[in-house]
Amino acid sequence: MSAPLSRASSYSPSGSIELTPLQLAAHCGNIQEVRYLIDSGVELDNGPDTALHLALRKHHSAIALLLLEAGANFELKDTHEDCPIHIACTFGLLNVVHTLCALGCRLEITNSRDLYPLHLAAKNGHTHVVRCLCAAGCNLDVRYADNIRADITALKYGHNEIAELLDKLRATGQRDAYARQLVPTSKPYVRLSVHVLGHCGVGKTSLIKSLGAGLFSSLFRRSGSLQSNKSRPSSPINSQIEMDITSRQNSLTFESAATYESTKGIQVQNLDISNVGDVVVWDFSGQENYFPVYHHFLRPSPQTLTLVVFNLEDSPVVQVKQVCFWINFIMTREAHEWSSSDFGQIVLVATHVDMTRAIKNQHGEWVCPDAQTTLETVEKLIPDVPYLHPTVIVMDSNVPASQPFKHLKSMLLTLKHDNLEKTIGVWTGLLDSTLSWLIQLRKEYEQFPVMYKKTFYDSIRTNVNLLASDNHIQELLHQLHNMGEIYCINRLIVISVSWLGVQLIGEFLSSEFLSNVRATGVYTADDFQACFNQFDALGTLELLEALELCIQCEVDGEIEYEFPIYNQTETLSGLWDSGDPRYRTTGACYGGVRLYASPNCHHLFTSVFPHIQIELRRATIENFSNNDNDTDLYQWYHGSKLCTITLETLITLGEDERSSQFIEIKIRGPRQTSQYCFYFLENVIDTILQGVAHVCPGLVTERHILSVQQLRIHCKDPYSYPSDILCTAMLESESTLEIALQNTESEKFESIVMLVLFDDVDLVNNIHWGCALKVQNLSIAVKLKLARLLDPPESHGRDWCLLALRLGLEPEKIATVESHDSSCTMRLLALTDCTIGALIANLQELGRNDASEVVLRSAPLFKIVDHVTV
Ligand SMILES: Nc1nc2c(ncn2[C@@H]2O[C@H](COP(=O)(O)OP(=O)(O)OP(=O)(O)O)[C@@H](O)[C@H]2O)c(=O)[nH]1
Repeated sequence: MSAPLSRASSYSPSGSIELTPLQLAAHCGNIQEVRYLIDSGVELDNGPDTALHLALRKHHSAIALLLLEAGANFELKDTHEDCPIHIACTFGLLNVVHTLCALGCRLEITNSRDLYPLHLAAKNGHTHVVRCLCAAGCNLDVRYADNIRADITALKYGHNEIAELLDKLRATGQRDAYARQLVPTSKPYVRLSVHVLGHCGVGKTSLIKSLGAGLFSSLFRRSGSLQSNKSRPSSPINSQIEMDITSRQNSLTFESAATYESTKGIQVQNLDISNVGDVVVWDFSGQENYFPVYHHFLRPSPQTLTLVVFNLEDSPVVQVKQVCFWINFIMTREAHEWSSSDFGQIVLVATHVDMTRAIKNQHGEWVCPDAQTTLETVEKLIPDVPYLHPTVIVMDSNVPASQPFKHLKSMLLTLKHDNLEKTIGVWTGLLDSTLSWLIQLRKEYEQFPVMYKKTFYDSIRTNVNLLASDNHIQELLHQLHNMGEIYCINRLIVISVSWLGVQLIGEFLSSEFLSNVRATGVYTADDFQACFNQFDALGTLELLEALELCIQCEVDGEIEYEFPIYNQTETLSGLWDSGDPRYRTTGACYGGVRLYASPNCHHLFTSVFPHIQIELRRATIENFSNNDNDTDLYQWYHGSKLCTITLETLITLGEDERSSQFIEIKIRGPRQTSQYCFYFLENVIDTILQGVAHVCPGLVTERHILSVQQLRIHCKDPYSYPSDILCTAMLESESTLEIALQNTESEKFESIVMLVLFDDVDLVNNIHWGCALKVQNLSIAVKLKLARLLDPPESHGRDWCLLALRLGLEPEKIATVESHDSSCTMRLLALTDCTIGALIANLQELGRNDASEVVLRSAPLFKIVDHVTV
């Protein structure tokens, strides 16, 4: 804070009147000074040109708002006979006009030239201000000197849009109704969502049908279910033996059985559930080809109940693996900012109980300890799932009126009540009218229900409310998006979410579609139109691009669209030729890493890899080719190769002997390219991690280092040094540079300089080793994971609080960390000054090996000090 100006240092804009420090600070736009003076209790309204007038004349809106909030008088006239409203309308300072109107400022008041605020805004072409004045109830017919109304003034100065607006308001006589529509009401706005996820054929669609069935239709559903079942309950022993030989035993196959109609894409429907009301239900197909778009729809919300469905006919191992997959899938797709109030509950639902030997108790509930065992095993494997419901709902999904469905409905009712109060004051008449108008609009846009945001804004004003400001419409879009009525993405608005889920995603990612696309996955707009002539190619391509399913690239002056998701080109032989003379010489540089997901997080990279390929393409267009280096990118199914004149980088999706997926990045360059290789590899890894974070912001990744010796001799499956081994070695060693690790396959040792720095000791000056970095350098996903582990109170107190004490935080600071609505661990990690190494040591001493493991595995190995782009 700068020192307050003394009264002696006065200044006068007109040269005649001496200004007070507040007037001076307001005139000069010094907001800190203004705040300081207001807090010191200075007189606000010294005039005649008050601080408010002076700030407005210089367009310092933020200062004007500060003064208004502090209680400055807004009805005073200045030396030019202008009130603050006149100045704000002249300059189009919308926020100030809005605040003045909200404060009840007089609008029927003229300035020295007999102009009203409405005339001033009209004359200067400030349409938004005119709307605001009209919404605040100003008189549309006020006339100035020569009997001239504001619409005539607008015409005179060429602002036809304003003239038209004023004309329409007058002609329709709807002005007051429009204005009332913009005022928030006390009607609560709760539109619950249910997300239903699970493998193919587990019973998601059946469950949704039963949830929405009335009493009458439920009779038909039950008989339907009996017909659809091929077999009846078998003994547990039989079923175990049977299951051991079924294909479903391989837990993570995502194929659907041909005996029922599998959901295409994402079915979104509105159900009116008795006692609960409107619920938007999202049926996410269990077919794997659709997974790459699910992250767009799985953001956490307190109004969402997520059901993870599994089939009790599957073996316990399969059940656990499937449930773990889905829970990880959901959790890794959570948004960056974490707040406990963002989440609804996750509930496990076990179906096909009628096909087991389970029985019902006297309340009509199925007694099925196996289902609970699955939940307990999952809780052990993933101990940090926020809001996982402690019991499993066990059901025959085809029997609607049964106890499990009553249970589910009562959960929805509780969720609704939990949310009711939070939403008071959000619902508006504008929302009501827009909902009715949307029904009409969807009919008009039946073929392709997608609009540009700009068109939507204009249409809202033309068809719903002439007075809606940009802020009103922005808020409206947010509400409609959250309600599942529309879907906003980039500059597009999809006005039918069910069309988006079924017709677009369900069609363009379906197996039938994928079997007919071009193997290269590359189309021009004309090719695309010719192949899929039922769609408007340009509109569809723009939407698919917004969904990050394709990227535009220019090839020889022609625009092409690359769809990594369609690319079915096989890996070519010779991509990593061991005979290439450039990389055979002594001193040629080799290096590489494998990125793994955290343990128990299987099979998540398949749906992420096409997004990584899009990111690699984008980087090739924008970054990699910047420094006179032509960079070529070749992409095929689950692989990419990036080549500069000298370097080669191979990026592939693979799976190790433990069935854990990894993304492998190998790089090689001729001798004396160590620095180039080092920086290029880091750039590529950054790009890949950006692609991962785009889809899975909550995914914790581990960086394992490939054996350089084995890369050099083109060993088919080189050993990779696990990240926790590298980190432990760094923690235990006195000098990081002297670390040498043993390759457990070849039994040879490799130095850290060789593994990480391409054997170039000079590079040490350009990095800081990981354990010495401050904890703030941990990735957001790692911090989130730690928060989930350490936030819940622990029986021996070995949680964030004890950690804070161990890290030397003073009790007063600890008190500031404590909070009920956001994560204490996150705040502790932001406050503490400790290093990653110290954090690991303290967690270990605290006996929290679960948390220390997370850091050991996923802490950065090093950070580049002076990042030189190559
Ligand atoms: N006996 C019995 N059959 C069920 C149950 N739930 C679903 N089914 C049957 O299992 C088959 C598949 O059910 P769906 O509900 O379509 O499966 P889904 O999970 O939506 O599958 P995808 O759409 O492929 O993701 C259908 O024939 C259902 O009738 C259940 O609880 N008991």
